[in-house]
Amino acid sequence: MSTTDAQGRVRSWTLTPSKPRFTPPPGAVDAHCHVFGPMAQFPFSPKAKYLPQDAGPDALFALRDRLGFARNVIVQASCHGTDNRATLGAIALSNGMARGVAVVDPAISDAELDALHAGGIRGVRFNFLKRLVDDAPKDRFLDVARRIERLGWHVVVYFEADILDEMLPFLAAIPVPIVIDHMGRPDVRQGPDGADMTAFRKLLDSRDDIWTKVTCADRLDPSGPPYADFVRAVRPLVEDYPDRVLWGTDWPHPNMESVLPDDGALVDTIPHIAATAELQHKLLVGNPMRLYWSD
Ligand SMILES: O=C(O)/C=C(\CC(=O)C(=O)O)C(=O)O
Repeated sequence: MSTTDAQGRVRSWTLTPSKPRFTPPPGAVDAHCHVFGPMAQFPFSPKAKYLPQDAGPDALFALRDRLGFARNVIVQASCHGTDNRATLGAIALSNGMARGVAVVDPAISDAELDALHAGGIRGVRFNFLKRLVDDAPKDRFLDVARRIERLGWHVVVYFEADILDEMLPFLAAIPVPIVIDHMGRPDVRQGPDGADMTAFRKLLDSRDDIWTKVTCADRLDPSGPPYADFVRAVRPLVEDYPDRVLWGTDWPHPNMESVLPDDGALVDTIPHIAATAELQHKLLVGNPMRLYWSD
């Protein structure tokens, strides 16, 4: 269960997950995680839909070491709006072992984009979850996508399965590589050949530069560890698209209210969705390094 402090700030994570049985390969990247604050230094957005307790870089890097990972990709969380200073601050403290994905105001200047690049940002995130953001202007997002092409960046898109159809023209118009968060949140209980996974595979087949994060067993599979439905639905995806998948913890698990995810148990799903050393290396090292540390 999440807990709430006297200021109404929520905590939905643990600093002491179980030690995973699975040992990630050397150089493994946690390619989806966030930092919150510290609020005194990096205040949350006035438009934030949740107010978390501090989960700063020290805690993130301690988790990384505890789980046996080497690097992080820090994704700007909606509670920080378009102020990327918390993400940039964490990257700056990582000794080159973190890179990031920003959320930007579409009116951002080219000089500001250059500054984000210098700070370790390699992509922008477009969030379409109504419970997290007030608006998601597709035309302005497309303009941003065109403007980041020169930097060699990609876009990360977050939406849920019920709007996949209406997302298709927008996704087709994006001129840079696309990473879909959490596979567009399919209902994994439908299995690997269910309607959600079938529609998602169709999207992956429409372009060879659409990647996805095979993440968030904790959000997608209410049955809990060992996340049998998630494993059954996701393993064939990893096998069929081995060069376009990424994995991450999603720590500090924003908005997980009823269950406090155990990051050790999440890491232990990896050998079940990527059963060979070769698939594990692509998922955890080769693919994220290609996308985030190609320079
Ligand atoms: O961490 C995630 O990927 C998922 C989130 C939070 C989020 O995306 C955000 O705050 O920007 C969610 O479903 O609440």
